[in-house]
Order: sequence, then C-alpha cells, then structure tokens
Amino acid sequence: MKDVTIIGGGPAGLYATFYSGLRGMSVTLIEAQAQLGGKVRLYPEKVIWDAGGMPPLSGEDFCAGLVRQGRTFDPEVHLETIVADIKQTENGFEVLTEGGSSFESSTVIVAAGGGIITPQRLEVEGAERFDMTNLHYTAQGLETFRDKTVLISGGGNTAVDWANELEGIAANVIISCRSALKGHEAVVEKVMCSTVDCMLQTSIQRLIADESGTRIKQVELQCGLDAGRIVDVDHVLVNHGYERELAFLNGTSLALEMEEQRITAAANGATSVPGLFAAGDVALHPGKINLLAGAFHDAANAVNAAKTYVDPEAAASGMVSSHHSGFAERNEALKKAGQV
Ligand SMILES: Cc1cc2nc3c(=O)[nH]c(=O)nc-3n(C[C@H](O)[C@H](O)[C@H](O)COP(=O)(O)OP(=O)(O)OC[C@H]3O[C@@H](n4cnc5c(N)ncnc54)[C@H](O)[C@@H]3O)c2cc1C
Repeated sequence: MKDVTIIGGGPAGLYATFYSGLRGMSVTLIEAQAQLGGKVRLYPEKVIWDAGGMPPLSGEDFCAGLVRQGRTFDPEVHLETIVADIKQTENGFEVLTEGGSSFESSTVIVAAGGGIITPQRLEVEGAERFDMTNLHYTAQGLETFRDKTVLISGGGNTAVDWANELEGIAANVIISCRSALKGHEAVVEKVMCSTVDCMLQTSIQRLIADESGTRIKQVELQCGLDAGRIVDVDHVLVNHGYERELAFLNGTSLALEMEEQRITAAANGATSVPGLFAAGDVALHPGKINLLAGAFHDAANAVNAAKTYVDPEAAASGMVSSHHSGFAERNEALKKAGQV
C-alpha cells in the first residue's frame, strides 16, 4: 500500500514522482512503454528552448534528466505495464493492469497525457516493408540524414520542426503536405525562407523500391488531379499525427468528469473523484498549457493536493522546494565532484 500511484511516466508523471519523494510520500510509477519520458521520446533530436531555466537541450538529453530526477527517491517503477482500470476501495484505490497485476495506494495521480501514443502510419500500399530501412516515423539520430535527400510528409508542428532541424544537415529537404503548413508562426516563417522545398497541396501516392526491394528509391507525389511527380529520395520521414489510446479512462466506472478525452480538474489537480488527481496534458483546467512547463506546474500542485489528502495536517503548498534531509549529503558529493 503506497501513498500514491502515478499513472504515466512522461514529464508530468516523472516530476510528480520526484516531488512526491520530496514530500516524503511512497510511490508506484506505472508506464505503458518500455522507456520513461512520454512524448519527449517522440522528438529526441529536437532542441528544446522553452523549459524554464534550462539551457537548450535535445529531447534525448532532456528526457535523460527527467528520468534521473524522477528516480531520485527510488520509486517503485513498472515499465511495459498498461493500466486497464482504477477502482475505489475502502482504503483508497486499486490500479489494475492489462497483465493482471494490481497496485494499491491511498491516492492516484493520473499523468497519462493523451494516452498511449503510436504514430499514424503512412497509408500507402506496401509502406510497411520499408519500416526497417528508410521509412521513419520519428527522427532518431540526425546523422542518418547527413548529406541525404529527405522527404518529410506532413505539415504540422513536428514536420516543420524536423525540416528546420534537418536543413543544413541533409543535402535536400522536401516537405510534402496536403494543405498549408501549420505550426508556430516563427518556425513556419523560418522554413518558408529556407532552402527547404515546400511542396504544398501534395501527398504521397506511391513508394518506389530500389532493386533490393527493401529501400525506397523514389516517391510519387500527387498534386490535385495532375499526373504524379516522381522525386528521388534517400529517406522518407512521416509525421501525420498520432493515435492515442486512453481506454482505461474512457471506460472507467469511477465518477470521473471528462471532456474531450481529458480529465476536468481544479487548478490543484483535484478531480470529481476525491483522492484522484490529474496532472499534465491529460488535465483540463482554466489556464492549462500543454507544454513541459505546464506539466511540471500541474505535477507539483497534484502532489501537494495528494499529500494533504493523505495527511490533512501537512502543509498544503508553499514549501520552499529542494529542502529535503537527504539532499545535504548529496549536495556535498555534487560539490566535491565539481558538478554544482
Ligand atoms: C512533437 C512534439 C514537440 C513538442 N515540443 C515541445 C517543446 O519544445 N516545449 C514544450 O514545452 N513542450 C513541447 N511539447 C509538449 C510536451 O512534450 C508535452 O506537453 C508533455 O510531454 C506532456 O507531458 P505529460 O507527462 O502530461 O504527457 P506525456 O508526455 O504524453 O506522457 C504520458 C505518459 O503516460 C503513459 N500512459 C498513457 N496511458 C497509459 C496507461 N494506460 N498505462 C500506463 N501508462 C500510460 C504514456 O505512455 C506516456 O509515457 C511537444 C510535444 C510534441 C508532441
């Protein structure tokens, strides 16, 4: 029986795990994927500039820091474990998984983001045979694309980010997009003023294999009713958005108020179910921002609320953080190692 079960090991869940330890709470953290990090794992090469107080960091390095921080107080972590249901019990909650295990705790913090995320596949005949070679759904390792011709399919934020990251690394970057580019004005403007070839109003019609049959050599792009245009490529990067699966919340027997796949919450993460709190992208409250900064803010609030739920005498918030008895020794070690 733990103080809190945290569902989801993305930024909100990892920071909630750390913050729970800081507040002396015992934690079970459950994550569906094989690795912690949540959506940040989808953009390992992107340079993150807007997480308060941090120097620009790649998604991969940012993730490593999140995970390290999340493990500070040795939480019990279960990876590749999908939460299937949450039940209320006499003493709190029982979190049930698809594999049949169950975890009991006094409170629950749901930090499941948009759910279990998988990239939308390219809907072109035979596309799956290139999955192991040069058809990609995330840009892992930008060096793969050095001096190559890369065609990006999609026109949302992620596709535009990739184009900007790859310009200057790849020999040629082409964006194929059904409509206009969407994304932050500054990044769209940057890509439009760059050497990236933006082929708007086009979509991939056909993938043409090389002699081995295992690599894409050319792509046929359709533009309206015009005849297909053949483009030579070394790599194809697809970003058509993501499929999200939040079955455990959609089918829950709890009286949990939800709106558009998100949990309606107060600013402190409290939900319509006493003892169950929401944090990060899964939470919907006035002033919510779906960014890393918002995930951390929500997580600290949810942990503070969970703490007072477990121990009504505890301070509701306003603790000056980074105060923990365990830190004195660690601070000394860090100073000695010249790391702070
Ligand atoms: C392409 C892209 C680029 C972005 N760039 C930036 C940026 O530059 N700056 C910025 O501030 N923000 C950025 N964001 C937003 C930021 O990544 C999110 O706001 C943040 O990841 C939200 O964290 P979270 O923990 O709430 O959710 P998530 O990161 O989605 O994590 C939720 C976790 O819960 C797990 N989970 C879900 N369902 C279950 C279940 N049933 N059982 C167990 N585990 C489950 C998931 O597997 C996942 O690991 C970007 C987002 C995307 C998609």
